[in-house]
Amino acid sequence: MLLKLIQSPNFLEDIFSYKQEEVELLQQHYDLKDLQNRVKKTSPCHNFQQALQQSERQPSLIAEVKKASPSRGVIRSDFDPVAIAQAYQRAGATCLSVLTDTRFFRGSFENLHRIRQAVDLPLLCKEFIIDPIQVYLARLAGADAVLLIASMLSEEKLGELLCLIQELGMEALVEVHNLAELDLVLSLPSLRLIGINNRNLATFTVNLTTTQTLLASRRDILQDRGITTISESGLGDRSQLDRVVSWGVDAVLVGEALMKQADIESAVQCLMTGHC
Ligand SMILES: O=P(O)(O)OC[C@@H](O)[C@@H](O)c1c[nH]c2ccccc12
Repeated sequence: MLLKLIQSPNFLEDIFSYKQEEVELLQQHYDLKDLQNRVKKTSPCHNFQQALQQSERQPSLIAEVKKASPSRGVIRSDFDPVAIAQAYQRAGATCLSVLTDTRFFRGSFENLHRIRQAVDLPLLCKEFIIDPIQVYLARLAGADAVLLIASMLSEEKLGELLCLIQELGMEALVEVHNLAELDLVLSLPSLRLIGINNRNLATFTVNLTTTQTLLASRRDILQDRGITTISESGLGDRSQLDRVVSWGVDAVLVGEALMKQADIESAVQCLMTGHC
């Protein structure tokens, strides 16, 4: 199955239609009113953006809990999500990103929920969000922020989901890959966090200069509006972090380079300090 996905020229379309089916099942399984009532009783979120802005690390680190991916297959077979999250916390990660998609990344909302009980860091729910029901489930599982991928959503849907996420006290990390997407998301007035994905989700090729080009094109407006910028994917050593910092990013999102290492804590130290 993984092979088929890698060869598919339309990975995002595959994901989108799969998520539509998944959302239909969720709608049959859960009562939206009940989810809304349960959300009202949850404790307040951690402030994801503030944590990224106030971190002493430069850049601040969103460390990802990721067992597998469509482009790499299984990245870590010895996968204990809670132990990994605790190791990230001990190593000084600023925030965590937790994959909840099961089909393509072998994650789960259950993992997010268990990690919420075990660590005190702000958590990003890494999901392909296309419908409000997923946002409620993310909040109930303990997410403080939720990913929205610009290329998967219409402008209208993006605005609607962003509003809902903020209404529920969470942040949206809105992910872009090119200038047209960046300009589109900049038209959303309440946007606070932008992720620039160095990986093209149609071809899986990674190019760090995606971050450089997009930041250089819209640096002033991003700064004026106090938007936090995050460089995502393909980052694996201190010299790469230095490059993206020199281009103006506030934070990095790193998964594979950390998940591949047996000792997670020393992998974070090595990445952040360059002393390996
Ligand atoms: O493992 P990497 O190359 O360090 O990448 C992490 C993260 O950026 C990547 O998992 C990611 C970025 N955007 C996504 C959207 C969906 C799923 C996964 C992702």
